[in-house]
Amino acid sequence: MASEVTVRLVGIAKAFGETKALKKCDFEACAGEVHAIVGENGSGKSTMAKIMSGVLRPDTGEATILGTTIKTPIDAKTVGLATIFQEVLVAEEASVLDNLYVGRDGFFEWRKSSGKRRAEAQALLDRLVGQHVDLSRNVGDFPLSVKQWVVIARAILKSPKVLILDESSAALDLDATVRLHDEIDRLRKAGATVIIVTHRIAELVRIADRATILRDGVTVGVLEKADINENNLLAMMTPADRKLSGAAKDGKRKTAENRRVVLEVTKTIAQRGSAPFDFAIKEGSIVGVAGLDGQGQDAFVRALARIVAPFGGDAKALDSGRNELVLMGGLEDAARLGVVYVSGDRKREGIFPQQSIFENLAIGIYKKNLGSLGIIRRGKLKQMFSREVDRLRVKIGRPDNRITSLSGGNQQKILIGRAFANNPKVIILNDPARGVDLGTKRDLYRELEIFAEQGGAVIYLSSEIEEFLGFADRVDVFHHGRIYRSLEGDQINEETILAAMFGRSEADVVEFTSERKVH
Ligand SMILES: Nc1ncnc2c1ncn2[C@@H]1O[C@H](COP(=O)(O)OP(=O)(O)OP(=O)(O)O)[C@@H](O)[C@H]1O
Repeated sequence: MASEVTVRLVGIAKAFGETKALKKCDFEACAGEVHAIVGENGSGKSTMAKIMSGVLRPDTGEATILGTTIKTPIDAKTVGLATIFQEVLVAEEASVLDNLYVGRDGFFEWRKSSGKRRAEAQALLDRLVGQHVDLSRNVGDFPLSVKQWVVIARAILKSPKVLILDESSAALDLDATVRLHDEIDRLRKAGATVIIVTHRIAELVRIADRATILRDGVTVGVLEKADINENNLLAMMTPADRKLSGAAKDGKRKTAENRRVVLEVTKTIAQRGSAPFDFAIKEGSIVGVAGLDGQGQDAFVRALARIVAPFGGDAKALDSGRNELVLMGGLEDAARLGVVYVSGDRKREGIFPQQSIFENLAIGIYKKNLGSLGIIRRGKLKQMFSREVDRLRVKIGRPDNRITSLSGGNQQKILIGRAFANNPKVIILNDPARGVDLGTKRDLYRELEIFAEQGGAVIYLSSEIEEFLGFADRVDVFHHGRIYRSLEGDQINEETILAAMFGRSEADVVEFTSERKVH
């Protein structure tokens, strides 16, 4: 590539105690390019981003940005690097405007008049959020999605020469992702280097000019734009001795005749003020749940799992012993009837941060493994633990380490393992593949297909349309708080799902559909 190299990592190694997060990492990115860093969960991507940002010092090797060696966060800031980390860090009690300019007390910052800074911030934030945001209101008054945009806007307002986005789109819905991509494009055209860490294949294909692949802390290669596709990425990311699941999502799953309904709700109201609707799922089915942000689908699946109280309607689940549907009141009923929930928002409603990896996986099945004197059969739990860790290829150190010592994606795998370990009948997953690597996503679809083949039922909410294709038997699309369309068979394609998400009929084509298509 002819442009100037702006970011260079040479021979980087970094260990945390016994864990060698990076062993031999080399990396180069240029001005005016979007460069992706790709690798399995725990392969060292965030560690790399932290070294570039000066947050971590490498044990060996050197990181230079625009010719300057980076040793501290101040070095990185001075050369014009901004990083958006996964955590949403905002001061809830301060105004949006103050949050956008927090930490910007350098002399040059204040040369701009406050009027100009406000106007700049207003234009950017309105563009990102997709609607007008009152900058004088406290950040705490806004939903999480706006807080996330504040964090992103804060970095962009610095007009960075190098911008690092570490999984910043993981929680964004489709509409929001398109707006973020437009902004990334603007920066690239202005000559900035944009480095993205992502597991979203559609995102990589759409916006990355090049991709560097990490495997187990070692740089294994760089792909040019034309070669960035799922197969190439998987082949490079995955160690040769590890077998990937066969063609997952082949859509050929057979389902038994005379299947029983395992979960149903009638006259349910997903969002205050919206119309009631019914929902049912049978044994052996995989039902996808889709919708743009805030259309009620998230509240719906959480209410279905009894994580929150529903606004209306009764839920019934199959009691296998009695072979009839019985009322499912609260969480305890759900657990007894084998209805389990996996959240993609692991920090808010998933992990127990003070507990070990082992306890986080085994929680919930302790009771089932009590011996005659109430003593936990630890041997049995250990067996289950090893089985789930192997099955989902979780990269762990010692099982009694705290769960927070794991990389983000590996924490998510522990939550998925916990759901399977409970021997459920119905698994409700709320965007479970957030931050999970490509290979594991495939394995997860395969495991869920096997679960359905054996008679289980799967309800799978995703913010990525690609996840449903060749996988779900039905996709219920939410719009304005209710199921707007239930799509089956050939209707499960990108265009039709997208049209329904925008509240349009099948015949309508959504404007940016062709642009978003995976090439
Ligand atoms: N502060 C830390 N203490 C101990 N181990 C750590 C720490 N930070 C990272 N690690 C370990 O280093 C390895 C690399 O982690 P890193 O977060 O860089 O991976 P990643 O590729 O970003 O993963 P993911 O895709 O899941 O976010 C992992 O095994 C992780 O458990």
